[in-house]
Amino acid sequence: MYVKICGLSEPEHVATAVEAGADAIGFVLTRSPRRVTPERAAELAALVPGHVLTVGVFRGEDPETVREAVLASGVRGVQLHGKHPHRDFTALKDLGVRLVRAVDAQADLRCGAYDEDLLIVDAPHAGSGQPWDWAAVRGRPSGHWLLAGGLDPANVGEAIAAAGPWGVDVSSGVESAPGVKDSALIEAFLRAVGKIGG
Ligand SMILES: O=C(O)c1ccccc1N[C@@H]1O[C@H](COP(=O)(O)O)[C@@H](O)[C@H]1O
Repeated sequence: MYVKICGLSEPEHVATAVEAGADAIGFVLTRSPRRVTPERAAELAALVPGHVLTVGVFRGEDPETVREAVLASGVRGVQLHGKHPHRDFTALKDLGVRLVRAVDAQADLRCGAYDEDLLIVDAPHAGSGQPWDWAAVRGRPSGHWLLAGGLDPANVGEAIAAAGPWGVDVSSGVESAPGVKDSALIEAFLRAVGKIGG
């Protein structure tokens, strides 16, 4: 199970996620309680070993704005959330980063349909922490796709059983308050998906 922990802003939580086995770490570079500057993302990304993918999260920005933030932060992946057209992905191809398309269940759920490397199927309101009908997408997405939206250490097992994803993505469910990550919850989430024993 591939696991992305999103919305990190403190070195302590980056270290916890890496040590506990996260495959990808997200830095929110768009409007959000979790927003960090590209410069802060660069400081945090420098703490992440090469086998863990660093991802910048965007929603609605034009490709030039995304490009500048990627170059300033050094993230190795770009997550475009919401209704970005295919041409936005095409415009970023030459950056050589992993492209991640994050959409709700109403969208085209074929991974690669927009030339992306990874698909995230999320709740209608991204980053809200609200669970949704995960079972509704069972069997629909194809390829490498992550389930997101309202996951937490207590429900992620049920969510995986319901939707059958290739991986999972979490933000609110590993926080003690909006935008405040909690190391114990990050570890609990990674334990719940089998990344750490015990
Ligand atoms: O986390 C945010 O604040 C955010 C803002 C804008 C776009 C995407 C955002 N997060 C993404 O939302 C899901 C996780 O949601 P949840 O909080 O676990 O319910 C994940 O894909 C994040 O990358």
